[in-house]
Order: sequence, then C-alpha cells, then structure tokens
Amino acid sequence: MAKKKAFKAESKRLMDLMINSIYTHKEIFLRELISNASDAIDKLYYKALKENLSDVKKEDFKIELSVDKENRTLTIRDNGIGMSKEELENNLGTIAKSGSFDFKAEHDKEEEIDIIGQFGVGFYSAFMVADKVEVISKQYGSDDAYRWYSENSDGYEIINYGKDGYGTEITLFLKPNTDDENYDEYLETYTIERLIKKYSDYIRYPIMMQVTEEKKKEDSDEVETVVEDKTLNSMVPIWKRSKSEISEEEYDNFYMDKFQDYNKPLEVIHTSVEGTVSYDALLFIPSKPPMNYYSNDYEKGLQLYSSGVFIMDKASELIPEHFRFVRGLVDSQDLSLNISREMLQHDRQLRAIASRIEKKIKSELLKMLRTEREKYEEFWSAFGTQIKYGVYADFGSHKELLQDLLMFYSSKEKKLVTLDEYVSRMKEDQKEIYYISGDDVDSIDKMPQVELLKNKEYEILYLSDDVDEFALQMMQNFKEKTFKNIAQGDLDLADEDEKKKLEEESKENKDLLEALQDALKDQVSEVKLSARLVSHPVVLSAADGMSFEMEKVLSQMPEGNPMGMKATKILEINPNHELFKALQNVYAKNKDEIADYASILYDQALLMEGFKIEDPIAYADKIAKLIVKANV
Ligand SMILES: Nc1ncnc2c1ncn2[C@@H]1O[C@H](COP(=O)(O)OP(=O)(O)OP(=O)(O)O)[C@@H](O)[C@H]1O
Repeated sequence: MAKKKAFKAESKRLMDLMINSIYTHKEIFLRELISNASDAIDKLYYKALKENLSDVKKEDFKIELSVDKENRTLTIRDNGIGMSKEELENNLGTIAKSGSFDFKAEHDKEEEIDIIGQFGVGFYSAFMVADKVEVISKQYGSDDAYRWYSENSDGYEIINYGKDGYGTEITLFLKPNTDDENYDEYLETYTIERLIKKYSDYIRYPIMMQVTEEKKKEDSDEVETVVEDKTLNSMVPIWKRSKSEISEEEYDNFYMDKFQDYNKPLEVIHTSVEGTVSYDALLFIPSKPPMNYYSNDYEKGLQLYSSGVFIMDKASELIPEHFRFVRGLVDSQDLSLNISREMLQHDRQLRAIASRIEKKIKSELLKMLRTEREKYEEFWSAFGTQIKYGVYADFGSHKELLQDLLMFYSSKEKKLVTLDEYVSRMKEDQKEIYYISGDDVDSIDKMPQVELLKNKEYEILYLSDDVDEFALQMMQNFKEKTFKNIAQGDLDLADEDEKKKLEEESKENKDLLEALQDALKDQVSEVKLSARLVSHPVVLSAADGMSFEMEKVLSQMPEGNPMGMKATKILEINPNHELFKALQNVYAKNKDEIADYASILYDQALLMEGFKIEDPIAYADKIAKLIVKANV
C-alpha cells in the first residue's frame, strides 16, 4: 500500500490560497498543463540533441488530449522527458518548486533555452477545475513508471505503476458542476479547441485530439460522421517564420481573422529584435478606422505573447496614444510575468519594447510617405487626425516625433503636402509658413484673405480639421519657420510705397473710419483699411492670439467655451474697392446713415467667416431698405 504523505503545512495553505486567488480565469489550467507538456518535450529534445539519442525523433513528439465524458475526465498526455519518483515528489509535491526553472538555470550558460515554466505553481491550477488529479509518468531512459495522485489537493501519494513509453499523462477528474460553474464544458471538443487556439496555438509540438466531425462524402452530397485525429494548434506562429516565406495573402488573412476586420490591412510591419529585450512583433495598420474607433469602446493595445503562449489581449502600454490605430502582437521570451501570467512584473521591459515599436511605426510610415505616396495619403485620410491630435496632446511632447508625418492641403499643389515639402519650396523673401483655416478646402479657397497671397504666388496651407490650428500652435515652428495664419494680425506683405499709401488714405479717412468703428464699438476692436484684400470689399480679421476657427472649435466643445475665450475682431475695408468710395459718399452726404452701413458690412463679414449673425431679420430689413432706395 502506498504511503500517503502530507503537503507541508505551509504548502497546503499556500496551495489553497493560490488555487483561489492567483488566476482570474479557471480556463487557464489547460494552458498551464500544455505548457508543462511542451517544456517536458523541449527538455527531451534538448537531451536527444546533446546526447545523440537515436530513439528520440522530433517528428514523434506530440501532446495528446482525450476526454471521457462518462467518467468526466480530461487527460493530457505528452512524450516528453517524464519524471522520476523523486521528481514527482519534488516538483509536484513542493509548491513553488520548478524543475523547469532549475533546468533552464542549469543549461542557460550553454545556450538560450526557451522554456515556459518558471514559478512552479502552474500545475496546481488543475485543482481549480478538478478535485482529483492523477499523474502517471515514466522518465526517459528508466524502466519504472509512477503514479502521483492527489484528492482535493489534500496531500498526495506516489505508487509504482505500469506505463508504456516515456512521458507523462495527467488526468483531471472534473469537479461536480455548481450553479455558477459548469465544469462539463471542459469535456466539450469546441471548448478545448477554443482554449487551445486562444492560449496554446503556437506551442511548437502538435496538440492532438480525436474528434468526431460531420463531413461531406467525396463526390456526393451525403454527410458522414468521421472520427479522426486532429491537430488543434497551428504550431509555428506566423511571426516566427521568415518574412520571405510569408505571402501577402497569408498576412492579410491572419490579420482579418485575428483582428476581425473585413478589410485587408493597409500595411504590415513584421520585425524581430535581438538585444537586452528580444521580441518579435507583427503589427498592422488598418486601412480604415474600426466603427468604434472614435468612441470610448475602442481599446488600444497589442496582444502579448510570452514564448508563443498567449498572455493578454490588449497590452495598452505597448502602443502610444498617437499610434493607437495599430493592431498586432508582440512575442517575447524576456518578460518577467507575474505568477499568474496575467500581468507583467516589470514595465521596464515593456517600456523598452514600446519605445522601439513607436520608432519602428514612425520609420515605416515615413518610408511609406517617401516610397508609396498614394498609400500614405490613404493612411492619412484614415488616421491623420489621430496624428495631429498626437502633436497637440501632452503639451506637445510628441511633436518632434510626429511632425514629419503631418500633411496639409496646399493652395499651390492642390493636394496634400508635408511641412518639409512646403518649407523647401518657400520663396526667398518668405519668412513664415502661411496657413488659413475653414470648413473645407473649397470654401477656404474662396476666402477673401487668400487672394493676395495667391497673386503674390505664396503657398498657403488650408486647414480644415478642428485640431489643425491647435496642433500648429503647439508646434510653434517647423524647421525654425513660424506658422502664420493669414486671416490674423499683420501680414507685412506690402512694399514701402504700398504701406505709405495706406497710411495716407487712413489718415485722410480718419473720421469715416472712426464713425464706422463707433457704430460697431461693441462688436469689433477696430475698423481699418485693409492691406490684405484684392477684389473683395470687406473682411473680418482676428488680432494675434486666438483665431476665429479656434473660437468656433471651443464653442463646439461639450462644455461650451467655459473661459469665454473669443478672438478679437477687426473689420477691414478694401480701400481700392468701389464700396469704399460709396461709403465716403454716404458719409459726406448723410453721416447718420453710416451706422446702418457699418452694421450691414459687419454682418456680411461675419457670414463670410462662417459665423452666425446676431439679428438676421434686422440685417435683411436693412438690405431691403437699400435696394428700395436704389431702385424705387
Ligand atoms: N508534463 C510534465 N512532464 C515533466 N515534468 C513536468 C510536467 N509537468 C510538470 N512537470 C515538472 O513539475 C514542475 C512544476 O510544474 P508547475 O507547472 O507547477 O511549474 P512550472 O511549469 O515549473 O512553472 P510555472 O508556475 O511558471 O508554470 C515543472 O517545473 C516540471 O519540472
């Protein structure tokens, strides 16, 4: 009769504690047992290589799963290195004793060994779903096999046992179902397949199970039931294969399948890094933002694998906010996982990986911009706004990283251009980067302010995204060139003669301008003769500081414009327009009428800027009065 031995008291306590508290999901027990089986095979494979064992063949290695629904058992069988009696005792009888850790420590000096186990607790997760666990093991090279058996994790016994072939066979006797927990599900093929796909798809050895499937008969529509051995895992992860062997279609299908996107990815970034922290990363830039991209539902992050074993779905630390559209995964064997493998112990390694990934994404985007312009523009239309937010966010701390990726519509090129392209084309006398904001390119192109610069052949960037001006303000300059809103402040484009002429005209019309300003004293800070208009009669400009577009964006915020920040408005009148002569005449003939004209001009200028006018009815009545006066 075998002698029953007790777990050491502390171990028993630790075990209860562990079983109930380490893992959030009971289902990970399968991941742990499969990882152990894979480690055991790795160890034998390693031994076979070192010792030239002729009876161990790589192609024979496998992990087999079988269920017995009647007895409610699930068995995991491997043909790995197996355990001796001492090892069963030491490794399964002592919590936090990891034979795998010791193995790795022993051989690591010689070469890098990619073994999963390290804490010596994974095995006990079996007790989350089973009340009895039986382990039958035969060590490679030994004639004796043993059976380790534990009920309710309350001690264990080891007896001699018969077993063909080396390796280990673990049978879980599932717990009875409860109101909250249906343990029977672990006997179902689809649950097992799902768990293998989720956690152990990239275990290097085949995970086999006998499955019963309905299949269409060859050359007929009849369906037959077939029982066959099925390999449940894909084994070699696509990211571990060499890039040259992977077709575009394979990448696309992998992405669409794994990240549930109907569209092919716009770009695939597949990279392997060796260094203090080594990892493989397979990243995808989607071609379109997912439906929920701009909602709180969208979670950024990359999938994280440790040596091919799935750890978590959305490791958000791996991807910065400005590249949150990137999907994909990182696989590293250098992560210090916490004991449940649900979290990482140090974010130092994660930070190191994240920072390299950020640089990699940027350099791939820049390469796309240089070599595949059309594709980049497609990217830009999908995610450009995100990049611009990135420039603005965090007080501009990412602007250096992101500025080369920016694109804006150019008045001259009539397409999107980069800031670098703009600066390289700047005219010799041009000191600033000109831009103007509005609702869309077409309406901006018609704005009175652009005419003069176009005539003088300056290039203007048309900004139509809410975030654009905020991003440029945050940047302040690009390649030492400051940004200048051409609808704001002084443009300083006039030559000396033009300046002098404007000054004289302003002086001569001082009374008229004062009368206009007096009529609009609550609306504008100044009425002046304009140096920026060509064919249009009037325009509103903003003083330096807040622009009209920024004022509009702020007032659209959910909380309104809490600080009440407004642009300072200036009404500019074109001294070379017929309208100005008309105003001079009105003022000369009947000074009282000038207030009505001032209000009409101001309302018109507001409309041109896309603002609402305060009293549209009064405006319409005044226009009607003018028409009557001129024609009746
Ligand atoms: N199928 C197996 N074949 C051979 N040895 C095994 C097997 N399963 C477990 N062992 C041994 O038992 C030890 C303890 O396993 P356990 O799963 O508790 O921890 P681990 O895999 O070492 O570490 P972790 O807690 O990180 O998974 C292993 O290190 C290994 O030496």
